[in-house]
Amino acid sequence: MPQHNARRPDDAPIIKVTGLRNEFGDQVIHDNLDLEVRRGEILGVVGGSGTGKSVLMRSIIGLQSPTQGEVEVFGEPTLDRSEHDTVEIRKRWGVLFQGGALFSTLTVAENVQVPLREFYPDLDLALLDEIASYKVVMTGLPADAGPKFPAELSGGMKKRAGLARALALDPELLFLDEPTAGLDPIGAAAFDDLTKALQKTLGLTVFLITHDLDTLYAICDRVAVLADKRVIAVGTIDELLALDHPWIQEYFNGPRGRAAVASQERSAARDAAAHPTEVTQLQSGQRSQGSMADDYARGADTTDHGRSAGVTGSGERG
Ligand SMILES: Nc1ncnc2c1ncn2[C@@H]1O[C@H](COP(=O)(O)OP(=O)(O)OP(=O)(O)O)[C@@H](O)[C@H]1O
Repeated sequence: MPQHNARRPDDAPIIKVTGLRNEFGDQVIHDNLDLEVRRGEILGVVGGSGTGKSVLMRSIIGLQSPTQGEVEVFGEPTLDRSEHDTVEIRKRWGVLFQGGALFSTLTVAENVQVPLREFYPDLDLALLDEIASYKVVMTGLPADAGPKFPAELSGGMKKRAGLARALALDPELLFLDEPTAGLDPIGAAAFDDLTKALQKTLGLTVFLITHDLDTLYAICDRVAVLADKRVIAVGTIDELLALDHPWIQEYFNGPRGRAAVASQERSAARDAAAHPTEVTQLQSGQRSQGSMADDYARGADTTDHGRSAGVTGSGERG
């Protein structure tokens, strides 16, 4: 597995986007967009439909060539460089695309092995199998999910399989594009728990595109808001709420935003009542990595977390 570069100071941004411009024909998507992502945080990225959240992610990971601007990841520029030049950078991130993007003709285990085979072609089959099994269980899938094909999985299991593939190379940085879209509230809450557990136990930084207010409240350290072709604000939800931008106010203070807050408050109260010892340990930082890892290895599908199930009206979110 890769040895990660320890030369950079911890407070240097893990992603730095400066002056980004993207356009398709005469449609300008981003203009002079700046964004910094801090090491170890879960940064939620929100914005109206079509504001360019996915295009931003694709620009950062090199799948979209911007017309102007600079992108640095791990302190290294990523634009206008060959695939060969960026291979060491690309090994250090994992991506879960919208919808999972699993190869339908490969099993779950084979999907997880794709990045391993790409970047480490000399790994022997036994080791590939072992790593894939570990990642499958790590994301809360049953151990027998490995030989299954994507068509045999539920929507939530597909997301977990996509996440297992994104984690195949032990990345430092994880990109998640609408990971809870289409999941029922319980499955979505479980996926949030898993993401948070991965951040805590593996020290991951997460760039998380979402429309899901519950996710923002439950697990994001900061939120970046895309509007007017750029990032108009980045901060905690409380910091964003102090701004009087109409989209921000409508988004966080509208009925769905208020329901998400109420849901989080119910969830926190229930957790405190049900697990007073665990809550005390978490608050004082005493919970061991092992027990947290065990939690997500068991899968968190039984956790409700009081999500605002009724808010969407359909029971599905996203
Ligand atoms: N390859 C492309 N060619 C032309 N237009 C594109 C391309 N990719 C994206 N766009 C356009 O760029 C705009 C932003 O798309 P993007 O997918 O980033 O939006 P988004 O904010 O992620 O939206 P949503 O929340 O609906 O997923 C859209 O108008 C889209 O049609």
